[in-house]
Amino acid sequence: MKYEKLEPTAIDESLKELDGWTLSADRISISKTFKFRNFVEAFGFMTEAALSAEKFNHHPEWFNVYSRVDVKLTTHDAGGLTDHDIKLAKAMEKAAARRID
Ligand SMILES: C[C@H](O)[C@H](O)[C@H]1CNC2=NC(N)=NC(=O)C2=N1
Repeated sequence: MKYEKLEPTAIDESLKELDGWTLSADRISISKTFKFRNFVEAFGFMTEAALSAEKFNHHPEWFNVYSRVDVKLTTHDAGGLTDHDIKLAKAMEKAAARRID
């Protein structure tokens, strides 16, 4: 996939395919907080998501405290949102769905 920024309408369309992500005011990133039963479940999610990130060569900005993982996705090389962010968001949702949010 190319590193071209998504058009505003494409961003809105893509967000409809995602669950629970918030678009930043400047529209260059999307964020979501994932909540798990405990630290081990949160870290298992991060491990699975990290493998997807490596496979996609597209990496999250994230913060973890105990059972919570705050995630922010943007494409640094494009200075905004691209298909890579949507793809990684979907992979993260799948990884989270395997564990209780
Ligand atoms: C050199 C390496 O391929 C690039 O830095 C990749 C790595 N992962 C990345 N992740 C994200 N989120 N944005 C990028 O632009 C990006 N670029």
